[in-house]
Amino acid sequence: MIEVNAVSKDFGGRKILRDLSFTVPDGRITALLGANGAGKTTCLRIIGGLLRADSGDVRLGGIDVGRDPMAARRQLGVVGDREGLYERLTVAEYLSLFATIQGLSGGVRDKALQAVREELELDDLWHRRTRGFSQGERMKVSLARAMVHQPQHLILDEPTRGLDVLAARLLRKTLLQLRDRGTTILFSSHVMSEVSELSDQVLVMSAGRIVGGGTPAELLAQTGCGNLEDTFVTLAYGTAGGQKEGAPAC
Ligand SMILES: Nc1ncnc2c1ncn2[C@@H]1O[C@H](COP(=O)(O)OP(=O)(O)OP(=O)(O)O)[C@@H](O)[C@H]1O
Repeated sequence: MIEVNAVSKDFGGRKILRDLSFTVPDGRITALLGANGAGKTTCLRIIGGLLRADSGDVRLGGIDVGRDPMAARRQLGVVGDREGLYERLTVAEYLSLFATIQGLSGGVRDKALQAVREELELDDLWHRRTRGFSQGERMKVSLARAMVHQPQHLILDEPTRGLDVLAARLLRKTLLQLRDRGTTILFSSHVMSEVSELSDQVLVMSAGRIVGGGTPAELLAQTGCGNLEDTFVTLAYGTAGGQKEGAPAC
């Protein structure tokens, strides 16, 4: 379970996250939605231990990310807004390095590497250096790095951006398989079809706060909208289909 408790973050005096609280349940896929600049990446970076909150705390499986970042990291895989590949290393070398950093060795590490190689169809890329990789290739390697130590929690920042149809489909299939194995998944997205297909729970952020949350069906019922896009627009912007603020949305 991922618990975000009263997290706030300012940048240069601007309030980006405002007393943000939510829970991501185990074995479920949760989508984090919000307009550009709502604070999704900032929130995911804080959960991933890449950025410190000004106040509040984040717990992964009960471990406080701020107090025990190393223990938290072992429970977490991150696919960030930058892939962070090492361009001189082959895919095999890169993934082996990260598996080792996560404490895997010997036969256990070999098995883990083989598993992500098969699962993400990496055969053709395995012995290539990552320099010059396409967006889809970079994303696959980044996802493999996040998954290789089989973490309980996986967070992904707009994981399908720039992916072609087949690569996006492989990613969705992988996330659903991981969910069915019990992984706790939180991802941000602007693509409503993918959110509908993947999500057990949706969280909507606006100006650094959660303004709506629940299953897609619960959100539709809450807003009275007929589809997820109108529901999102209603919650995130206060209107749907360009209606004036305050008007009944759907
Ligand atoms: N390091 C930083 N320094 C200053 N401002 C920042 C920094 N990181 C983010 N911001 C600002 O915080 C706000 C939220 O940014 P964030 O990237 O979290 O939004 P987002 O919801 O992920 O947006 P998008 O959908 O466009 O990716 C933006 O106004 C952004 O300019």
